[in-house]
Amino acid sequence: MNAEGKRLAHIVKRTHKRLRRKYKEERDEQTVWTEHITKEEELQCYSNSMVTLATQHWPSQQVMSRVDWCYQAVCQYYQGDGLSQANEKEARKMSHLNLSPLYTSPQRPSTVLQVLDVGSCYNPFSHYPNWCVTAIDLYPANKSVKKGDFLNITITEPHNKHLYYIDPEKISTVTPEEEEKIMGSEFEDVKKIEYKIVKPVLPTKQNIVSEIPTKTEQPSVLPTNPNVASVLPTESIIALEIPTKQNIAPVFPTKTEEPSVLPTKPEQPSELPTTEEPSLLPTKTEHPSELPTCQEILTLPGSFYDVVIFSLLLEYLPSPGQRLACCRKAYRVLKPGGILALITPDSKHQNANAHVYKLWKLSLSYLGFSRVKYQKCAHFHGLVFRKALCFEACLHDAARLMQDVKGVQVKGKFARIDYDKVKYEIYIPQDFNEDESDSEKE
Ligand SMILES: C[S@@+](CC[C@H](N)C(=O)[O-])C[C@H]1O[C@@H](n2cnc3c(N)ncnc32)[C@H](O)[C@@H]1O
Repeated sequence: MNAEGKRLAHIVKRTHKRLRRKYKEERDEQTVWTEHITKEEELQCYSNSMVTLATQHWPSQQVMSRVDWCYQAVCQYYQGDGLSQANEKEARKMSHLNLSPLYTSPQRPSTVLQVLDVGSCYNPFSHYPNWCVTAIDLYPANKSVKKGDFLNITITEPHNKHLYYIDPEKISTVTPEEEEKIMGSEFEDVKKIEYKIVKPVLPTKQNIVSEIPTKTEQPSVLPTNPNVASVLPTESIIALEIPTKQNIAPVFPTKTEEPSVLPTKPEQPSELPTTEEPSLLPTKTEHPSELPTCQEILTLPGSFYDVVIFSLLLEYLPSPGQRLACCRKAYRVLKPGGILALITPDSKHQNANAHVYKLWKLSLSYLGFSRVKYQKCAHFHGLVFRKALCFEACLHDAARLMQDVKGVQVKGKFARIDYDKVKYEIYIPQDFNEDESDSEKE
């Protein structure tokens, strides 16, 4: 990389490093984050540096870029045999453990893929055909990206959602506000509740029908085993109502089609269901006559996306708890069987930080994800996790992994990992060896 590239990379890494240092000093992730996201100048400088670095300095030197890797991994899952293999593997696991699914096996989406790119910066995935990308960032580098803080975005759940993974004797049905509190950053509460598989009452035909506005034929997919947590039929309804690339195009313009100004909310196609679209707000409304240059996204629909992408996102977040909170949000916006593609920078050899990524698998299993792909490329690790159909099977995996990890002789530099916290946090190598680390090279 030339001197200019190195300078830009330094700006990016310096931002991450400062945030981590502040968090280590202050231990209050909320305050550190709130302060950070109000520093417009710093965010702008980061955004400009990142887009120039990624578009003008990285591609020339990389064998396989992180963007290509994600695209290929998603194609392999949805167009290749990844989805059917994952379905079969999970079915075998459930049969072995004598468990039943919470959700029916997903089919290949027949329309465009709904993709959520979090921390998108400049929308590097916008040009792929048949992808309808919702790109969000703290500080968008162009107008096709919506402004939004994923940590603070509200997820609108499909109605009649139950928190099936919380002990029902303590919390059986929760309102979205309560769920936000439980699933938010208050890890103490979650710890006290403890993850337990619960057996909520299977919805009766009556209550299902009354809660579903249309398409009452859906309940046919409900499992018959009364010990199994309910399949929530709204998931299937959402799948049937996915907007097509055509009707959504004005809201999510591609690079070439990008209009000079983004349409405001009333211009959205009427067929988009209001509860299932990201809610948008103009950022600067002081001058109503001027159209906003960028829109702010405040809510995202639950169980809506086929793919969520975190490309170089988690390293930005200073605390291990915030990283897990993002993964938990990804779980909530994904359809059952949908995938979370993670790219994390690391130019070291494959095993240098292997222990850390083993812990990712563990933490994500506790959230209900199962890993479908892992690859170490020259400058990054690429990981794909899927929102599993059977939550309990993931907990079995997690318990097994926890035993493995506890037995491992941990290297000195990772000695500070507190295993009791692993399921509530996501570590990165820089959490342990900040000064010596150069793993963020790309
Ligand atoms: C290293 S850049 C990655 C950009 C792009 N994904 C790529 O692969 O080139 C990380 C981006 O994540 C964004 N980001 C960090 N935390 C975020 C959050 N909570 N919500 C939305 N965006 C976030 C930052 O603003 C930054 O643009």
